[in-house]
Amino acid sequence: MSVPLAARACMRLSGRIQTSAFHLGATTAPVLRRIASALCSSCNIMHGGMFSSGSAGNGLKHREKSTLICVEGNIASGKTSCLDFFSNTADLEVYKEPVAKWRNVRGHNPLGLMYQDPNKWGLTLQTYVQLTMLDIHTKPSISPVKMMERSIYSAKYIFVENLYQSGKMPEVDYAILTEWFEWIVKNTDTSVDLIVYLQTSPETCYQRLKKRCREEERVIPLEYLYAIHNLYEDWLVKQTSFPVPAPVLVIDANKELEEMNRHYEENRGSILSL
Ligand SMILES: Nc1ncnc2c1ncn2[C@@H]1O[C@H](COP(=O)(O)OP(=O)(O)O)[C@@H](O)[C@H]1O
Ligand SMILES: Nc1ccn([C@H]2C[C@H](O)[C@@H](COP(=O)(O)O)O2)c(=O)n1
Repeated sequence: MSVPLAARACMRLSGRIQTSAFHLGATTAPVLRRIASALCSSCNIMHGGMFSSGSAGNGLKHREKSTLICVEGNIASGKTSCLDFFSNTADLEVYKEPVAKWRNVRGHNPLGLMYQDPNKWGLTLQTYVQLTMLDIHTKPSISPVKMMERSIYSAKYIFVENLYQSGKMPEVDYAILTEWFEWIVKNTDTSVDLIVYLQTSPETCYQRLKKRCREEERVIPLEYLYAIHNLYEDWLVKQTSFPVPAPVLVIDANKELEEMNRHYEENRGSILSL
């Protein structure tokens, strides 16, 4: 019998919580409890709880909000390639990072400006990144599963944090972005169900960055990729810096593209929360 993807997502998700195949930290426990309490043990379909719900016509309330998977990782770690791999999957919507918008907003290039002068333009870029990320998080979904590249969380906990910690963002700019971020997270639905972290060495990213040759990124030194890498590791692996909004699946992404694609195919179920 064919089981709808959303229902299968519920079943596998519930199994995964029990088997705990993730790097889980104390901060994820409340999220897991909320997911677990939203699962109906008899029909394995998501009901109410943390999710918005509606009637499925059979008297049961089914989850309306899709499962959200965020693919995280350093610059040029292979996130877009990962999304490309899954882009033809039925019942899955894929949202790449809107880098084109960051490079051209009404004729301006905030990404380029930020790399030229981060002290001056860091706030400008990150305000816009936050808006575009919020837009993707809150986009109504027509599929049961939605996959997006990065998230509003990594924008704040990795990139804004890096600018601030490296002394390239004035305290007042950091305070304003923090106020915005906290308001958004409190007043809108930016919930995430699974984080897929593509773990790479900074050296691997540096090679891929050079190969990709994005004009604005020519100025990026290896040290910058180390800083981003360390922030990611503290957040998602050690789980010592900021709250982790969802369970984390860590994938070694240092391997060549063919091998990565093979890995994605073989682990399709766990990556897509099926
Ligand atoms: N596993 C891999 N092995 C070798 N090259 C890769 C791999 N994954 C991606 N690339 C290449 O590295 C560059 C950056 O990859 P991309 O998917 O755009 O990374 P991201 O979206 O994380 O910035 C691209 O040129 C891409 O073709
Ligand atoms: N909050 C963010 C998010 C991304 N960037 C930069 C980093 C890269 O130069 C570019 C796109 O990232 P990629 O998808 O290639 O990892 O945008 C940023 O500065 N702030």
